[in-house]
Amino acid sequence: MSLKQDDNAANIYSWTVGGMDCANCASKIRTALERLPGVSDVKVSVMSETLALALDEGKTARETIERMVEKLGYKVSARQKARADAGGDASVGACCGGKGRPHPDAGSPEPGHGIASHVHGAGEANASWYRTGKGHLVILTGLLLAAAWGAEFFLPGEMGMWAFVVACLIGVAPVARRAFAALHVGMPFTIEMLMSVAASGALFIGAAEEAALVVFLFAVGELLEGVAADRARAGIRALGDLVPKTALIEEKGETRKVKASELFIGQIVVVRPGDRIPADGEIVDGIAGIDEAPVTGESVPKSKGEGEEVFAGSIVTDAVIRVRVTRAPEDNTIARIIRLVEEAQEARAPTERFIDRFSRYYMPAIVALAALVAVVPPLAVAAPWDVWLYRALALLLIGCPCALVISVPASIASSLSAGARRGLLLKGGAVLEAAARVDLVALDKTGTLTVGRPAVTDIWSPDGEERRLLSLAASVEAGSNHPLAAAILSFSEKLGVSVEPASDARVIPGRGVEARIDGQTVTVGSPRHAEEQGAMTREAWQRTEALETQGKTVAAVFQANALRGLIALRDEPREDATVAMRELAQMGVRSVMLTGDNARTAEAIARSLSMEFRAELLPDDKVSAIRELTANNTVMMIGDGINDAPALATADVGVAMGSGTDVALESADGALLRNRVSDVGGMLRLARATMVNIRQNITIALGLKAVFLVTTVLGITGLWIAILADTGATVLVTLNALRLLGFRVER
Ligand SMILES: Nc1ncnc2c1ncn2[C@@H]1O[C@H](COP(=O)(O)OP(=O)(O)OP(=O)(O)O)[C@@H](O)[C@H]1O
Ligand SMILES: [Zn+2]
Repeated sequence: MSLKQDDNAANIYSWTVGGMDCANCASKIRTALERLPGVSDVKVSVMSETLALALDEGKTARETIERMVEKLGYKVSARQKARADAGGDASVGACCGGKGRPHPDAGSPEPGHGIASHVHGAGEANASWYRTGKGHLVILTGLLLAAAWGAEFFLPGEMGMWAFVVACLIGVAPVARRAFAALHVGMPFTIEMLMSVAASGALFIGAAEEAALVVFLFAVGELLEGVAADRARAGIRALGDLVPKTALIEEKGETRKVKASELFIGQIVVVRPGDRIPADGEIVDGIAGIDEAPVTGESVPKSKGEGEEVFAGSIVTDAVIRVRVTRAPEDNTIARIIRLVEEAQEARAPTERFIDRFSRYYMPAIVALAALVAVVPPLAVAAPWDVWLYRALALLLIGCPCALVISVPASIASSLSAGARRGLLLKGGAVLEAAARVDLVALDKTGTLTVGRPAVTDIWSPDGEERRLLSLAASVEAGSNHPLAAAILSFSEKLGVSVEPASDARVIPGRGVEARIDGQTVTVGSPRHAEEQGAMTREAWQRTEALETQGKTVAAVFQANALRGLIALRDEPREDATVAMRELAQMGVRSVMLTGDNARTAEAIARSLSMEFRAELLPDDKVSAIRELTANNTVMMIGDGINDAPALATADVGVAMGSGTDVALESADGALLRNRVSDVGGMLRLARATMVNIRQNITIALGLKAVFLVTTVLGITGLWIAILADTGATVLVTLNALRLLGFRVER
């Protein structure tokens, strides 16, 4: 990643930029700014309409940056204060560099900027088309063209022709100004330049009417591109609109309306039925159905009551609740999701980088071709100059790579926001591309394939003292937060077994726990561990095997090398696990269960789900298992993101599963927020659909260009068809990408 923090004088600044509608515009701005002294790490995002860069103000002033962007034809306004930490943003992205790092924005001094600036600072996104600069140009060139047609009709002879010349010159002036601004910063090949040359060339050979028409169509095309780009952005912006702008707080028995962006931790807000919750918090009063679809994509309302966690943006369906705010507006779950999606859109996909490189040669190549077309036939075979000059000018208009350049980012942006709205988060184009190639999914057992809440099913003590056994086990497990520990504790509580105080509790990773009770060390752990400590008997093994074959996990309780008994627990597979694994199989994807549990238990569960398994893995073994699997497959690993962080990082795509604060969103390449295994298939289908969409887009863009390249050289189509083909392709590509917004997770 490019940005190093060796340049201490540089601060990160960012702006909102209006009027960009294709990646071509973005690269124009990037190229221009990168040439300025003291400027580095320029990031321009068409989708979020932002510009960010590291700037040493001793070398270049902020105003210079703004003036430069305006000269190129875009609107610019400062977005947020300088941030001293320049390192973080560079880590966002696809590659492993950024994993596990907290986002530097957490604790930003500006409340709610993440959401607010996108909803309100949206350039011209919400303005009506005729009020934008592009709208003005369309109206102006349209009126001029109509006037010229009128003039041609009523005025005698040559004068009608001159009306078109005037219309064309006035219409092309603003375009030419942008072309020269770009030329000035060393970019001769821009669509504006091609346009200006083509229009003035057409005037030169006497095709004034067509020149005026081309200028008008160019303006219309730019407008349409802008509208299409706004539609693509709306998908992401809609997420931000899910958090209400105001909140009701209670003070001295009275309710008062305040801005949701100004809520602070500890405040109590009142939420009435039908309203959206304004902040992440904890219910302190009331029970209500909560529809969390806006945040997690899960549309079945959950009943939640006192002490339970709720997310900003969720809808309270049926009763009044009071919620204590537990997170500041700028780091609530939905704000984090939006931030992730935005950052994801800036992480460039490999295909996108390839297209960028390609289009860098494409435009000059077409210009060279146009030059040849203009000169070679007349010189070689004495063909008429005006015919070939005309064809060359039309060719110039085909040299605009707009549609091609936007083909990949438009699909990716649509796909990422479609996913985010359904609880499928993916952090960028590179992740999407990798996810589309996945042919093996590795899943953690506990909590991912199973419910994660094991329950005690059998107890055996060789001397018949079951209650004593349970009491010992519970005392030791009090020092562990393993799911098995929770199960043993709640079971003994249910039976009213006394729990003795234990000391020096110690977790033995992947094996069990031990603690001192009455001066003696007692261990609860896997039978294998008990065996290694010399505490297993023949009879205990026979019982263990029988229980494990039923898919139960056995915990052995022993003191020194004397076995005190066995406790069997069973963790049920999730309801949707069978369906989920079947869907993966149908998609031609292998599924492998990874577990620290013993092989017999693992086999019993894996068989019921018809999947492969690898068992008795210590925490490090999971990482090596993934590494082994990645040798021959593209592997997606699904885990909870907290215990499995290293394995997630090792897989080609690491996806955390869970909802809200219990998912480590930041540590994985993606997340399944609905907390359903069946969404794994949905995520893979979304990724595959995106790649298909990208391929369609590239085909549309290149295909149309190829067709009109040929028809132009052959003289079948002329200037105005060429410009129509260009903008038409851009609009088609964008519309095609927008189809992804309607993606369906359920089949
Ligand atoms: N607190 C505990 N009490 C009893 N047994 C334990 C405890 N912690 C670990 N074990 C034993 O060690 C084995 C491996 O534990 P580990 O935590 O690595 O895997 P797991 O979380 O149970 O399963 P998975 O890898 O599928 O999530 C468990 O199956 C269990 O037999
Ligand atoms: Zn463009």
